[in-house]
Amino acid sequence: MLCLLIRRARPLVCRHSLHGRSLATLRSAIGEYVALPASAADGLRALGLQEAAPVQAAVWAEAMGGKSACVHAPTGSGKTLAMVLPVVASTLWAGRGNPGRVVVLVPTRELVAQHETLLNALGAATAVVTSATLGAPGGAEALADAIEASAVVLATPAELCQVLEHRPSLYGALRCEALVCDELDLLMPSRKSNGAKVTRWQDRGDHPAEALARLAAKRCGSSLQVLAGSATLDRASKTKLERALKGAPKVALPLPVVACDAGKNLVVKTKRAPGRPGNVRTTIAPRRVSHKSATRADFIEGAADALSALKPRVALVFVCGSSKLKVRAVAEDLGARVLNDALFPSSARSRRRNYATKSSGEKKALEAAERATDADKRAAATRDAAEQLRADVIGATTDAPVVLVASEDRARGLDIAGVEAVLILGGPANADTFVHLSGRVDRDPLALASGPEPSVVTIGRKRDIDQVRGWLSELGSAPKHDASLDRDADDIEAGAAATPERRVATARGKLFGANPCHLLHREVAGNPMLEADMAQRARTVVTGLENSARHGLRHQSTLNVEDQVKVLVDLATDPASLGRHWCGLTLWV
Ligand SMILES: Nc1ncnc2c1ncn2[C@@H]1O[C@H](COP(=O)(O)OP(=O)(O)OP(=O)(O)O)[C@@H](O)[C@H]1O
Repeated sequence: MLCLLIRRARPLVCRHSLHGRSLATLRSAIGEYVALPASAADGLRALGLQEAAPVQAAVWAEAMGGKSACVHAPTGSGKTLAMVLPVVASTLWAGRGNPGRVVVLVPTRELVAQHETLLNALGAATAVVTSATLGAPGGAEALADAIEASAVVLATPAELCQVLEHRPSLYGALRCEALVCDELDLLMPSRKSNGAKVTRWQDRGDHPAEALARLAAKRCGSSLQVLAGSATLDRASKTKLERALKGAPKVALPLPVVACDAGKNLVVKTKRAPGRPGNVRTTIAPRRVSHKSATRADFIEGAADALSALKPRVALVFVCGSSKLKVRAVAEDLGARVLNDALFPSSARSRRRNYATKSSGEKKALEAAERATDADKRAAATRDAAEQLRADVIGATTDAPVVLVASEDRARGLDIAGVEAVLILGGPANADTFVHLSGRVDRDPLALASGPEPSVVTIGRKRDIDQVRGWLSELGSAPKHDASLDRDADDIEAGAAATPERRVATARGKLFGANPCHLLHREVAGNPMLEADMAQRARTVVTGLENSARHGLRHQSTLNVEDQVKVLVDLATDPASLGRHWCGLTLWV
């Protein structure tokens, strides 16, 4: 608590001022910036939101009067509240609470859940449109009714397009006055859509979010307020949004950008989305995070080592596509849980995929159980599981940690409090993905530089690590070297190069009939990259079991050619040695 008070008391270091106010005073009650109804203030307080984070104060100063803007700030800086509060204030609290006044578009179900919590706290009646609600009893019909009766529509774009197609009269009913696009670069990516054409509003190659923005611009009332944001905002997405908004009343184009830097203390207003230094186009991964790397051929072994070295209470393990690993297999090997199972009901497709691995008896039983459970019950079970996850995370200790495994595309917007370490297995798809993966830690926008440094560890092949290092140096932060984790190929080569005499001695020994077991012993003992227990295990393998040929010859320093061949064959075909090779641990041979 004391630590919390000290943290909160730290003044902001500022370089700019905002509307004549020093940024040092920005950290004050939310109600100072926004006139909150009492129930909304209570709702926010219940969520632990009382003071304005820098990005929130900056956005509210810009957008409270109904102006549009793009928000560009690091992950975990509080963009969600920054964008939602002004639109609710300028529409619903201003007394214009007609149905469909506010449309909030987000790309993932996880973000839907976060926005829903926030909107509920603010007391805004919300219709939620996602693949889960679309698949629930009543489907599109029930959702169309809910949209007509609610002031706010919170949706994933493709699903909202489907509901609009189902009931075309909604095109008229949706006279939206405010549009929020969270994670704009994912909603309107720079590449063209190759998905199905889902609405008649959607031109070929448009993404559903573009179609909906165009619809909002055409069908809005006398004014429209647009707030869009991302930690990895880029020009192409911003331009797409602006093109869709052309002609919308009271939307000044180009949209101004309210940006907040990685130190979370610099607030600036610019005209354009940031450029791209190299292939990195972001505001950046939080600065407090300590980045580490480990070059390991066996990702699971690397992850287990990292977990035992860091001892986090709560850890997220992200499996990248390049690792070719399956999320479920990784979770099983690490004794961890699959994140998706804990948060969302799995889709019918993924359930069928999971059944495919079972025996036919088990498969039939599971399918029968699924038929007997309706969608409502499944949703209730998922809510319970999410509650349970929250409780487990709160109760986690270093001895009983919570480790969750997910694929790299699940990182966007994921907000789990108290994550102390993120492990990335394999090379992330691109710099943006890396930023979002590492942004799952350090997610308290008011804790500027306090508390222990959270860790992000990338475990991959040399080329993956090199790429991550390149991104980090472009982002202005170098990965910290941690000798306990780093098994970098450079170091291995350097270690080997440092002992040329040993190499020559080994070659000479081979030529002059030295016992291969002894030579291997020496290699293991002289390898600086092997930890003590690993070296011990390796030595046991070298000596062999009692019934092996090499065990009987282990005391002879030189052998005749016949015995030499016998020992070499014995070593090469030893199951333990083969197993080690299979796992990729070839460091010592
Ligand atoms: N003013 C505040 N005071 C305390 N906590 C806050 C405040 N604003 C946001 N938070 C908390 O900070 C965390 C991160 O906020 P949020 O999800 O809005 O970040 P974000 O910038 O949208 O991140 P991302 O880019 O990863 O989606 C959340 O748990 C949220 O509840």
